Amino acid sequence: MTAKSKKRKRNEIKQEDVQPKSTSKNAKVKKKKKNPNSAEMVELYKMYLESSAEESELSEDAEWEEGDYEVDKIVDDSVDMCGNHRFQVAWKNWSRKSDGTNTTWVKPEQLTNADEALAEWKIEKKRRIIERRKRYEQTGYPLSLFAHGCFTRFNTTLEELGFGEDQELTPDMEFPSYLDTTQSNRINKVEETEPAAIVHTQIMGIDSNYSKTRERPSMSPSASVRPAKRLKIEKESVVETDRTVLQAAWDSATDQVGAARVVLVNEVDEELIPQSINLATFQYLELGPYRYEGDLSSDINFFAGCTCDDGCLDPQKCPCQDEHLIDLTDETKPTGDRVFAYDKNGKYRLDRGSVIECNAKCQCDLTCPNRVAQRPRDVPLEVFKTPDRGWAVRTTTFIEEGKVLGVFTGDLVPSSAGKRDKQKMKEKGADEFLFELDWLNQAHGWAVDAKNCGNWSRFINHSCLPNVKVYAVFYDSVIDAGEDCRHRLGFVATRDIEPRTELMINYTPHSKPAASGKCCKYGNCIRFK
Ligand SMILES: C[S@@+](CC[C@H](N)C(=O)[O-])C[C@H]1O[C@@H](n2cnc3c(N)ncnc32)[C@H](O)[C@@H]1O
Repeated sequence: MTAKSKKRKRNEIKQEDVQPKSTSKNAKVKKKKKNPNSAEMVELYKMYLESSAEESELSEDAEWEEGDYEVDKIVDDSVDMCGNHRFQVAWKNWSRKSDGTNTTWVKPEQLTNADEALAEWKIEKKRRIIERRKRYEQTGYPLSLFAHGCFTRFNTTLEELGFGEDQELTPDMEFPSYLDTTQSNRINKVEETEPAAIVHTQIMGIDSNYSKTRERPSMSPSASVRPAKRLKIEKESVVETDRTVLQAAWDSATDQVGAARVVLVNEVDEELIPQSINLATFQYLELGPYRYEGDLSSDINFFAGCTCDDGCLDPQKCPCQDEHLIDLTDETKPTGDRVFAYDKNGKYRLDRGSVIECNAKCQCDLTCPNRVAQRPRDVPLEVFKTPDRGWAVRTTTFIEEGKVLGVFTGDLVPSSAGKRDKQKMKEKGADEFLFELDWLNQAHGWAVDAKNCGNWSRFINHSCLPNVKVYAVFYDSVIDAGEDCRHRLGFVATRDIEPRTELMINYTPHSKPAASGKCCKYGNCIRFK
């Protein structure tokens, strides 16, 4: 880290930036006699995050004096349940007189000229994640449970709630109640004697109960900040609504395959569930294979299959890579070298087209680096109501460019170019959830309809400036690469995506934008917002 990058000018991070504004309201959070409602909970939580009680003491101490402040390092980061991202920064040559601590929580925009500190933090964060994984392996829980969602979700949620990542996971620990998908008559007891923050969430659309008591680091510049008053929540029973029923079904379906949770959220109006969903008949299908009424077995002989004894680490030896002959440094010059479609962290190389993943004909297992789209999704998502384009999908965690998010699922039906019932196709909205499988062959025979069966991806809206794209991926459901090709559709992030950002794809990636006005048929396409 250079001195220059570390130097922080007084006008870059001002005292009022790192310190919450003082209001008498913040300082006085009255103990509630009844359970707070959602809106009250949001307010209380915000107050907790921005409590100013101790900050006035800080000002009196005049602990931030005129002068430059240098970032020593970033020691933590966190996204609270309101979606606010903050970094915990350790400062050089500054500490609190009161307790000797030298960190404050700052917003990303306040961290200017801190590229090196940020880069170092990124590496450190990755190191912690790897360490955490090792710890979890030692708990005796199968790694698959961690890798495939359950623990990831647990930690992500802790992070989102601002609890940090220092929770030790032990086999006998109490699981948060939201991992229990029964969704009914939950009892959340909060001991009044517990010393730390208590957050109960039935807020911001998180439609399950989660109560947790534990010591936690301050979210405020003052290390001693604590919620002004603890909340006493004795008992809560969840009223069964269409939403809780649908949520329970989705939870059960995602849990069954070890995928991260998809939460239904509506902060816009009273609609409980998307009107396109028939509660009685809709089937949530996270991974597939595609649903099909008839008998359509796939032909495994379509695949080469591999016998790699090095865990498929060398693309030159893995015959599944036959199709992948490009030079990643210059796409126009195929070298004949084989390269994996994914890097060693499972990130899709965005200059790639379709992908053949290792499969049932191969000797490797799900940990193979060439099996990515077929793994259960580990990114927690929300299906949320928008004011102007129906329901949509957003992430609750940071997503890195190249991250594979999951696959499209639904009913396998004849394509519009195939034998699809022409009359049915004319019905209004008949193609609303339809994805044509025409990647390799325009005279294709199949499409996937997610109207009555599907997953989170059926809610992805269109944008001419998308942050996600679709690629064809082969690992099952294939007869051949011609008319009977029934490949899978993988979703991949085409850039880094911040938490609470809507995920969007371009429905017609190969067509040119309209000359003027709207770029597509969707009036609310974000390109012109
Ligand atoms: C696959 S669905 C997406 C989920 C849908 N919004 C819902 O509420 O179920 C496709 C439909 O969403 C709507 N849609 C998608 N992108 C849109 C956009 N950018 N603006 C407005 N409506 C959009 C259109 O009605 C489209 O037919």
